[in-house]
Amino acid sequence: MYKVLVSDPISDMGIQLLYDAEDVEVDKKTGLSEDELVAIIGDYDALLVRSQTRVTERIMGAGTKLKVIGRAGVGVDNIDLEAATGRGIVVINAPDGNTIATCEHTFAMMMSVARSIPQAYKKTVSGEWDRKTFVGVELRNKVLGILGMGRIGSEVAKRAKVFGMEVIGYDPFLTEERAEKIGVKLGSVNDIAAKADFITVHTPLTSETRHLIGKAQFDLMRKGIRIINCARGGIIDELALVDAVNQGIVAGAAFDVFEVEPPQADHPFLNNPNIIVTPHLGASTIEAQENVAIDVSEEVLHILRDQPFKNAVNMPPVPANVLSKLQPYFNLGEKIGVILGQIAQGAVHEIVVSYAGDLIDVDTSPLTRHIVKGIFTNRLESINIVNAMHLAKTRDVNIVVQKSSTSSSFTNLVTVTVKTKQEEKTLAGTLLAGIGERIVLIDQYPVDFPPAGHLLLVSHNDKPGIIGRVGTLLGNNDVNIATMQVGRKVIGGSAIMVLTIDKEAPKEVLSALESQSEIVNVRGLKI
Ligand SMILES: NC(=O)c1ccc[n+]([C@@H]2O[C@H](COP(=O)([O-])OP(=O)(O)OC[C@H]3O[C@@H](n4cnc5c(N)ncnc54)[C@H](O)[C@@H]3O)[C@@H](O)[C@H]2O)c1
Ligand SMILES: O=C(O)[C@H](O)COP(=O)(O)O
Repeated sequence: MYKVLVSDPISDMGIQLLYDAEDVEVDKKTGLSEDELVAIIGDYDALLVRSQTRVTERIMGAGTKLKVIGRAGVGVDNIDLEAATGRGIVVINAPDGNTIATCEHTFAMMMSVARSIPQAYKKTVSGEWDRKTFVGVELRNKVLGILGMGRIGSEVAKRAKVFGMEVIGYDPFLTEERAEKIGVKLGSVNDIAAKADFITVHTPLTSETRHLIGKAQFDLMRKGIRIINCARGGIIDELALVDAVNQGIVAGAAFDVFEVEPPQADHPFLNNPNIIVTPHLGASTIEAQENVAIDVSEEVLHILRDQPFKNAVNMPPVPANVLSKLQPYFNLGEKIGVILGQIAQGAVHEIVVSYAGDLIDVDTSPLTRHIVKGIFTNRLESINIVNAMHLAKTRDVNIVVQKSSTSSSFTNLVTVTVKTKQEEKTLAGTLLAGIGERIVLIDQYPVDFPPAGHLLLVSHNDKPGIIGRVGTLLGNNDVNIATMQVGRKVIGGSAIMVLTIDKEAPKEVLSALESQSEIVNVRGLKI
């Protein structure tokens, strides 16, 4: 039974999938402190959060069973991603479900700040009928600058066009073609600062976007500009904004997010008549909350059940077409790795992976992750496909990936060489239609066996009688041989024998085999 802890208010309707799953038990405990979470997290396989719970390294350290952290929303700045990756915990988010809600909230804020709706409401309900103070501005024919033209920024741009606004966008990853397609001109941050009547930000908060708009930009702005932030506190320098409002450069600002949430009672936004605020409500619609909770529940189930998933934040995304092509090879790659990890003696310093045939046209990095995971499976505790590359890197293992278009006798071939100080070991495997996984090369020896169960690899000199001696010795020790393969390059030269056996051969049996004349070494493997 998998245990899932929901530590923020997440839509019950959205996580119904988890409540309904027979192999999942859900606990909802919101508003816990870090200490309280540390005390209980050890029981859970998955943690579901929104933006309130700060998922720290300490919490993850105590979460010894934790396999996945699901963020029902976009921003993952409340989760220590590096710590999660290091511990092999998958972090997933729900990037699409709240796009429209946040875009619509941005528009609500833009219109509210254009027409002073919250201020007018406040006066009206207090009994004042003031029709002079609140003369607003129209959006039509105004210039809207959008910083961050991703999902939300693009939706805001579309709506702004319908309102008759001219849109200038800034996003280092936005191509001119795409900008043209959505009818947006491209400009730099400073261009936008100088030309815009309204600016809205829709980037994540990163070291590059922190204070993307600060004093230098406010100094460039035209008097009467209006500023909206429904992305993350800190993208706009809060103190510089207050100064710009007080100097009359900024006529109004609308903020849904703060550098520190919730803001202190004396925060300068809270008593400024030209700054309107909401308490991080961008994603707070019934629809968005259901969407993100459904998305995240589906992904959590996939991860807990070892099924493919798509929205991992701490792993590169794998497009569906690439996943469908590579997935059949994941097991093969991992088994090649597991065998190599057991036969290569010493500390690994380089792994060379070569892909040939069908595999050269796709991004094979997800498969490489499975191979690296396999190699270190019996060497490093809690390695998985999330932290495999990270752990290899922290151990100074150089990973080289090659692709070869030269035709071999196989339609696909994965060849892996593991290099240690002592030796180099190579294994190649393929997927044969209708047959399945086969190992077809060990070092320079052609072989053909399925990578499964207990194996014995016997390196020996190709001399008459050896196969019989090995068979007799194993038989005398009650080790039954299921299949046997011999690979050699030349008659009488060095050779390899691969035996699949029904149970693990005891150590004494391996030593007895190794002491036989013409046998160089014997390795027992479990796959
Ligand atoms: N207020 C809320 O409740 C709420 C709800 C949803 C999302 N958000 C915030 O909104 C942000 C945007 O969400 P999204 O779904 O559109 O994300 P997204 O990833 O689709 O878009 C972010 C865009 O920012 C761009 N970007 C990154 N660095 C940049 C930089 N230095 N300068 C300019 N652009 C840069 C990226 O290229 C990307 O196109 C999220 O990061 C999240 O923090 C807030
Ligand atoms: O990044 C997000 O998805 C938004 O900031 C929403 O956060 P919330 O789930 O805490 O409302």
